[in-house]
Amino acid sequence: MKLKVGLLGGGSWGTTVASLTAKNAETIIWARDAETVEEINQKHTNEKYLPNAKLTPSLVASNSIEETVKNADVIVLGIPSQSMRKVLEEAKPHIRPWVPIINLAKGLEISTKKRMTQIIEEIMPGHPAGVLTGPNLAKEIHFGNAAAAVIAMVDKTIAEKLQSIFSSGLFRVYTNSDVIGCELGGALKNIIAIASGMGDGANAGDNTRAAIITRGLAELTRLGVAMGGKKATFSGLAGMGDLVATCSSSKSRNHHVGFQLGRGKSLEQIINEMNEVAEGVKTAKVVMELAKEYNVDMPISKEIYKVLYEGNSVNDAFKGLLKHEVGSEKEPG
Ligand SMILES: NC(=O)C1=CN([C@@H]2O[C@H](COP(=O)(O)OP(=O)(O)OC[C@H]3O[C@@H](n4cnc5c(N)ncnc54)[C@H](OP(=O)(O)O)[C@@H]3O)[C@@H](O)[C@H]2O)C=CC1
Ligand SMILES: O=C(CO)COP(=O)(O)O
Repeated sequence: MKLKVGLLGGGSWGTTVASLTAKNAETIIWARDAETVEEINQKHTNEKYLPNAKLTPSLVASNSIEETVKNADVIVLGIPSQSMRKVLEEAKPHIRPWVPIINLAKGLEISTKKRMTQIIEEIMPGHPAGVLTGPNLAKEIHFGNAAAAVIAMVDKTIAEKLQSIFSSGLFRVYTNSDVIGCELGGALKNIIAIASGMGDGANAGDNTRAAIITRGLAELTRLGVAMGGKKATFSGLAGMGDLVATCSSSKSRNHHVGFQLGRGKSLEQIINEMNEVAEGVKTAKVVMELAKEYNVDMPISKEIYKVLYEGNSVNDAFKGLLKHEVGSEKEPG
């Protein structure tokens, strides 16, 4: 018997993942926008978020959270991080007991500093919670480019069952039991992607980008390990893999935010001109608090925070980084 997937969130990644799972399982996607629902059902497209992409024809869209989740064997959450709690609370009364709940979002909740699977565990205790993450730019996956991802869950048996729901010939899904590390890798790399985009926008050059990626990996690993993630996870798809993809791609929204900052636009203007989420902008706030709480040095994230929220210029950020004490590559700093 085919498993049933209920996916909440009709943006670029939610729609992409729903289109993938629809190949392997009966899938219903919930979008709050009635026109998007109509378009997915009638034309098998979602032009607002995935221009020119054809979705799997068997994918069904719904305007009703209840209809989407009530018969689902697995729930997938493709809602931006700051709205995840609200949507999950709305879905809660309709979700069947003990079904696994998988997060797709790459961010941390500002008010609580929690990861998304922590929010799932808080609202839906007893439900196995996991995350699907990795270097997965939605707009590439849709056009048939090969990619690899990780499904991270504490329970390996459940992760292995779900692996086949998300996988296709061109989308290879590995399992990992380090939920904390995988989830933090995805959230923390977005700030580094803003930094990399900023360098690209300011024509800082390829060497600068490589330094940002490498030292960015060092600082996100420091915080990730302090918070309970496994060091090796940050060298894998959920860490280095995702960092390289987003830091070097103009398809990344976080890179785009940084790029436009590097070109001299204000954050307000950039956000007003975007119709998609760039999670790193909000995650930067949380990460500054976490860095302090865990006493971890995060020089790149700190400079990005100052550009986003304290009125520093892009030049200030680069000067700040150049002034940062140079230690041994193996040690903090
Ligand atoms: N795009 C990508 O390549 C990837 C994205 N991710 C992560 O996936 C998560 C979702 O991103 P993505 O799909 O790209 O985002 P998009 O910006 O493309 O779309 C956001 C979606 O969320 C909906 N939404 C926003 N706020 C609410 C709310 N309060 N209640 C219900 N629905 C809401 C929007 O609905 P509406 O249209 O009505 O505003 C839209 O459908 C993010 O955390 C992102 O980091 C992870 C991997 C890859
Ligand atoms: O996480 C992503 C790719 O893995 C998507 O990155 P952006 O949110 O920056 O587009």
